[in-house]
Amino acid sequence: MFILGEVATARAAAACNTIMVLSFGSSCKIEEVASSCDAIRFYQLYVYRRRDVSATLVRRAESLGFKAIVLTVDTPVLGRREADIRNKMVAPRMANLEGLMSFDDDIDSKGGSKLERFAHETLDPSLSWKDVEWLKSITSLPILLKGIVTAEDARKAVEVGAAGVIVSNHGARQLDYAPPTISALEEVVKAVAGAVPVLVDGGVRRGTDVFKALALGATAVMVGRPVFYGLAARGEAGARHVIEMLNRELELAMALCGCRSVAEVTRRHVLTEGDRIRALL
Ligand SMILES: Cc1cc2nc3c(=O)[nH]c(=O)nc-3n(C[C@H](O)[C@H](O)[C@H](O)COP(=O)(O)O)c2cc1C
Repeated sequence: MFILGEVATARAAAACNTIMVLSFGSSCKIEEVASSCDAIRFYQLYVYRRRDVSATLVRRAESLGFKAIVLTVDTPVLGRREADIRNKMVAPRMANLEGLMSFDDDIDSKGGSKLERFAHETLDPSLSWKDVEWLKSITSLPILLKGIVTAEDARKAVEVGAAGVIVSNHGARQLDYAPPTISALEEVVKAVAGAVPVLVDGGVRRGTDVFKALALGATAVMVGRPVFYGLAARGEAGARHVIEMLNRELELAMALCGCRSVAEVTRRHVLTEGDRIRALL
C-alpha cells in the first residue's frame, strides 16, 4: 500500500513517494516534475481528438522514466461543473500541452467554463475500449484505467489488458449521483479477483479513510485535493505535512484495530451499509 499523490506542481511532487501527474490539472511540465523529485511517477493521459498529441505525451513520459500510463476513462466529455461556470473558472495553464495544441485565451465563458470549452474542443468523445488497444500498441508501459466504478467495466478492463484499475469518479465532479468510490470499491475488487491491482481515489481525507479502503480490498489509495490544500497553505512543507498526517492517522487506526501491518487489515475490520442490510435478512 502507498499513498499516491495526484500532483499539479513540482513542489507537491517533491513531498510524495509515488505520484501521478494530471494532464489537465498539472501546471508544471513533466520534465520539471521528473527533474525535481525521485518519486515513482505515473503519467495521466487523456485521449485527444488528435491522437498524435496523446502519442507524443506518452513518448515524453516514457523517455523521462515514468513507470505507468494512467488512462482516464470517465471523461470522454467534461461534466457540467456548475460551480466552475458560476465562478468563471479560467482554464489552468496546461503546461504539457504547450506547443502541441493551441489555446484560445479569449474564449468567453458564456455557455460554460473555459475548461469546459477547452475539453470540448480537444477530448475525443468517442473514447472506447478500442483506445486501450491503440494505447498498448504505442507503449510498453503498464496502462492503468482510471474512472472504473462497476464490476462489469472492471472485468472488461482486465480483459483488454489493463495493468491496474483505479476506482474513481473524478472527485464527484463529473456526474451528480455517480456512486461514491468507497461504495463501488468492493464490487470492483471482487470482479478483478486479484488479477491486477485496484487503486481508489475520491474523498480520502483521513487515515481512517485509507484504512477503510484497504479493508475493502484496495491495493493502494490515492489522494488529490488534500495535497493541493497543503500546497496552497504552506508550499512543499504543507504538501509533505498532509502526507505525514495521513500516514500517522493510518498507523493510529491500524494500532487501535490491532493490525501490525497493512497485510493484517482485512475485510472484517469494517462494516458497510450492505453488511448491515444483510445482517437484517
Ligand atoms: C484541480 C483538479 C484537477 C484535476 N485534473 C485531473 C486530470 O487532469 N485528469 C484526471 O484524470 N483527473 C483529474 N482530477 C481528478 C483527480 O485525479 C481525482 O480523481 C479526484 O480529485 C479525487 O480525489 P480527491 O477527492 O482526493 O481530490 C483533478 C482534480 C482536481 C481537484
